[in-house]
Amino acid sequence: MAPQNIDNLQQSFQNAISFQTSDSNSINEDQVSNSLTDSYMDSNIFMTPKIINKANIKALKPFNTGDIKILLLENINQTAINIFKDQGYQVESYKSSLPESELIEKIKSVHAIGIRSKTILTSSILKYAKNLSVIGCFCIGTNQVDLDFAGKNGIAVFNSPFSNSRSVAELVIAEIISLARQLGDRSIEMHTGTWNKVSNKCWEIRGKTLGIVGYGHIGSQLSVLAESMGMKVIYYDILAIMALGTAKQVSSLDELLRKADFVSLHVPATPDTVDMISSPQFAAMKQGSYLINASRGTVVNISALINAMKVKKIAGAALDVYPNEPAKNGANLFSNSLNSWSSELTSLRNVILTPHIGGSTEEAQSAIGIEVSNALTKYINEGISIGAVNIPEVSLRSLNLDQENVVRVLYIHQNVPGVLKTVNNILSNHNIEKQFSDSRGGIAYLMADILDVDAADIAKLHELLEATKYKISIRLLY
Ligand SMILES: NC(=O)c1ccc[n+]([C@@H]2O[C@H](COP(=O)([O-])OP(=O)(O)OC[C@H]3O[C@@H](n4cnc5c(N)ncnc54)[C@H](O)[C@@H]3O)[C@@H](O)[C@H]2O)c1
Ligand SMILES: O=C(O)[C@H](O)COP(=O)(O)O
Repeated sequence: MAPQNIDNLQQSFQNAISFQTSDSNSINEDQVSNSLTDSYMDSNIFMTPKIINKANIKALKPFNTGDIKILLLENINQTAINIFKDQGYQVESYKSSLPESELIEKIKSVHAIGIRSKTILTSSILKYAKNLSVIGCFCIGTNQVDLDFAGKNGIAVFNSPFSNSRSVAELVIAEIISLARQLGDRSIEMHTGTWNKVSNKCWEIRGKTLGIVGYGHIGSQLSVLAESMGMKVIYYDILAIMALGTAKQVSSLDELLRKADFVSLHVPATPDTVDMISSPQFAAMKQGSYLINASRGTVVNISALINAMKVKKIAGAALDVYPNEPAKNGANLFSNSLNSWSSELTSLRNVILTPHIGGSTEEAQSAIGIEVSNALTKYINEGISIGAVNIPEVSLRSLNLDQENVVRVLYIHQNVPGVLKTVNNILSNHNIEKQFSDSRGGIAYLMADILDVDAADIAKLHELLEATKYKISIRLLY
């Protein structure tokens, strides 16, 4: 059969059917304004018209990707924008995060959102995200998202677990040397016209002990780099982790603090790591040692750091992260509404302050852009959730478009007994070509490709699945 001409195809797409399937059980719609006008916006069933010509089918997406709206905040890299645009998605992108009211307005209509560490997606914002299928954290940290609420509402969350690890480790190496040589102070003095050539309390790092708290992706990279410059490395982690090089794991934070000349923090933001380094820990540290925090601002108690530096227990500190960080460039970290301790901190000698730039290199941002946008695209187009941090990781080989009347069912549900039986009863009128199901805590995810489904069956299938008791969200791709 000759290929169908492009005009016909476009006309076919315009005729695509969309269903209203918003999840009224899980999102409080009373609090959501009803301003959406585009019927596609309420659709979580993606349909293409039936296209008979298989030569064309192969070149097509499983639904009209032009309907997908993606909001990108915080200057997400162009690599991601290009990948999304190549898919035909509608992309709206901003250099900074958005004020809460604006974010709420925008999040109501989008199917996917991309953020970095500044955009806080709490349940009180996500409850407005009626059409949201997926969140991409274009960074390592996911603590800025209410992962539990997102999962319970069928919103998958992805991140980039290691694409900026090397950049952070390199920054920390620079900071270790800068603190040891008081480079920040010397540079400030020169900028203000003062020549101050000193060697007093300036050190080589060779032979000094680096204590790494959190020996994950970043901590272990740092370990290798530090050893290559002649440092001894010890580390503390809640897990038993294989040492790289000649590094040694110690059994307690206290032991690490007592032994290290430089302490560098690389733990995630969790309830356990809040104020992990405070007055008792500074008391345990070696006289004249140094602290570096490029993890999360909640990990160090800044008032305690200020006190420890004032009494000269700590000889210097480098901070890249803060308890409250401004939402955009140009804002003042030191406004009282953000951080009350600022003037005291800035008046201290040998303190390096950077604006959360650990992962901010061209290499890291471009790699993160590619990695996370590809994960989101696979999830949107095929339902594949490999790499998701809050829902089960489920995958099937690509939808077999050589098969006629094939539909991929993406069914996220509460993880309670009997659901699979109910769903498979519904699917059992068709030939289930392949199926995969997994659970993660209270959430389960079933993916099935079923054959011999004609157009009328699809609407019925959707209606039956929609009526199941423990459903969280459904998407049908074909
Ligand atoms: N400054 C930046 O720009 C920047 C960039 C990337 C990552 N980060 C932050 O750095 C941190 C570490 O990132 P990562 O990729 O190495 O994470 P990771 O998950 O690979 O490693 C974290 C390690 O910390 C350990 N850990 C967790 N809780 C602990 C505790 N209470 N005590 C001791 N160890 C504990 C874990 O077992 C793990 O080995 C994260 O907070 C991340 O958000 C900051
Ligand atoms: O979690 C991360 O990867 C870092 O904190 C970097 O965050 P950013 O992308 O907002 O710079």
